[in-house]
Amino acid sequence: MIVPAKRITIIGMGLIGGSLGLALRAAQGANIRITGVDVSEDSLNTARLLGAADDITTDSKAAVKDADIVFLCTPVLQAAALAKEIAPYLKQGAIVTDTCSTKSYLMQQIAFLLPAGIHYIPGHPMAGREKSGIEAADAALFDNKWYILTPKQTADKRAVALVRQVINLTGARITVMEAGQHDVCTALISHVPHIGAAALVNLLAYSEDQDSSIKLAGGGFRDTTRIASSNADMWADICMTNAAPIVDSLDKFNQLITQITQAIREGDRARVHNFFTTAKKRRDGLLQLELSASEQPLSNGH
Ligand SMILES: NC(=O)C1=CN([C@@H]2O[C@H](COP(=O)(O)OP(=O)(O)OC[C@H]3O[C@@H](n4cnc5c(N)ncnc54)[C@H](O)[C@@H]3O)[C@@H](O)[C@H]2O)C=CC1
Ligand SMILES: O=C(O)C(=O)Cc1ccc(O)cc1
Repeated sequence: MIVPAKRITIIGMGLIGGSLGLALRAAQGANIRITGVDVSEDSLNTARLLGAADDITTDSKAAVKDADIVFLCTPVLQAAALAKEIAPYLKQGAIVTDTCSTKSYLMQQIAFLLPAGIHYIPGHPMAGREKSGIEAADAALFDNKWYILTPKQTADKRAVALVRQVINLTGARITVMEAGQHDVCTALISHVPHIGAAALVNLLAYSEDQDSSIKLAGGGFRDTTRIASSNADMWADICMTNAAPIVDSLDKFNQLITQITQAIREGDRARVHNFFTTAKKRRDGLLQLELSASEQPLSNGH
């Protein structure tokens, strides 16, 4: 399908921005013109070499002047600052969207920045990896993954439809959610697991025999800590912009850790056994759900 958005500007040509550029290019060929923006000239040169952007520049203001759609693909706090910077340079009818991992904060920040006639349609691909930068970009990153949109109820319907059309080109599955619900869900299934993985790795610092511990670390340690290799800049911003849902989930996580600590300390095998049985049942059930999820819509019907 040929989309009516001809000029797309991607600000932040890293893992997500680069993957988006590659996916759109693969789907649309020469029908669209992609302008890539980044603070890193090396990243921009690589982006053009890979085919993720036609034009490249470090000047975000100039890059958005003719854009039909602008994707903000930087860490959250940078995206908020960029929205402010580019606002006066956007053309009438332009759409601003983003790929950031937290939504309520950005919506509050951006709501009053954009002039009338310019539409903000927030987005978040539930696709990624622990590597960052354009070198890790992949045209198939979004394939069959959820891509969440959190537009306000009052958002322009044609703008939402156009963003959907463009996202569809990446092979992602689109779902629409309220921003607060998005932030609570992602705190539980993404943000707290990333904090947990980082904590497990940092736990090694307490080891009296670090070298042997690291040497012995097997598949289990690798599996549970892969995402601890993620970008610190990005994760610091996520924690700063989704604090209440993250703290709420962390409090509950701490309760669970306290409970299992007590049970082990007291030698209560039945309680310890129950802790693992409950988790195994849930996890095995999740795998079953995942198998059928590719056929099922989310509970909100999207
Ligand atoms: N890494 C992941 O797995 C996922 C990340 N996200 C979100 O997408 C966004 C981008 O993440 P990644 O692509 O992983 O990060 P990344 O670190 O790979 O890329 C970010 C790019 O933005 C550039 N940048 C930073 N500040 C800038 C500025 N002021 N102006 C222009 N360029 C600037 C950086 O130089 C870098 O090339 C983040 O908000 C993140 O929360 C969403 C889904 C998955
Ligand atoms: O590497 C992984 O498995 C991830 O979970 C990547 C990821 C990171 C941040 C997001 O907002 C969404 C996905």
